[in-house]
Amino acid sequence: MNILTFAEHKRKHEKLVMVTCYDYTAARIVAQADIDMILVGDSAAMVMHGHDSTLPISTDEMAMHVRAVRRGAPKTFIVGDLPFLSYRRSQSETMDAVARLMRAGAEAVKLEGIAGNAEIIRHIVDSGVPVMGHIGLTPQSVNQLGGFRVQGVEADDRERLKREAVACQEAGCFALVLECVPETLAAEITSLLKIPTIGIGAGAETDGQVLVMHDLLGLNLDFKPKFVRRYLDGNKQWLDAFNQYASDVRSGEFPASEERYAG
Ligand SMILES: Nc1nc(=O)c2c([nH]1)NC[C@@H]1CN(c3ccc(C(=O)N[C@@H](CCC(=O)O)C(=O)O)cc3)CN21
Ligand SMILES: CC(C)C(=O)C(=O)O
Ligand SMILES: [Mg+2]
Repeated sequence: MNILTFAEHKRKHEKLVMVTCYDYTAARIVAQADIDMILVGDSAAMVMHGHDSTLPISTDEMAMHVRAVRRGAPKTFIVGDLPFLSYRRSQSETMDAVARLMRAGAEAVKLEGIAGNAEIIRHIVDSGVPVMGHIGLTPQSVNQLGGFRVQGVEADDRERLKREAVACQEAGCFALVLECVPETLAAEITSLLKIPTIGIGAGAETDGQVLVMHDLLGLNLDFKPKFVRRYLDGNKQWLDAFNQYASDVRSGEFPASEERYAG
């Protein structure tokens, strides 16, 4: 998979499937699955490090996650999230962050929003690095948005998001994440654009979908926005395994004779 095959998928109306991933062991499993691309998301701040927003993660930490995922999924297309403010200071600091994610093994970077970012997107793309855009609910702006809430409900916001989507395409983005917007708006944007749209909480009409791995595995019982579908009862299955282990140790069932070294 590469940016040309993603565009082809849109033309052929074949859905693109993306999942987030942050570590080597999980990446090895994703690499065996029918998944088109991995996002090493800054949601790592929340699901891997326990913060309540994506703001605290650094470029170095993101690069560390990208390196681990790359080792586990050597052939999968990896998009690395540029963290909070890493692309807002100067061109030189932005390119340093881009370089660190690309050298860590990403094939593309993602950044949030278009306001004030068109020039830097153009520069990154002209430097040979594919950029994935991201509009709608942009979690790095959670404090400005007043919380994680659906975007593009009011008529003027819908119009603004349509203009932003076109601006992302014009700035050179190869694909665009639409997060937490009404399905009708996502459908309009998807037909407006030549580049593929990847939805999360954006309905069924986008060219692809992305979900956070821990959400689809049911590992976090506290987090259940409307758009999450749990494909595994992960919290229960992990918990049962830990409790079975504890009980087997206490009862002497573990280790069994074949789990011991003779000699
Ligand atoms: N684990 C995880 N999964 C994600 O999808 C995710 C993250 N973390 N961190 C970064 C952002 C934050 N996201 C979020 C966080 C909360 C809601 C949420 O609470 N939604 C509510 C209210 C929406 C509304 O009505 O305005 C919901 O019930 O869907 C949505 C997306 C999506 N992203
Ligand atoms: C939710 C997706 C699109 C993301 O940006 C992330 O996981 O960081
Ligand atoms: Mg992100």
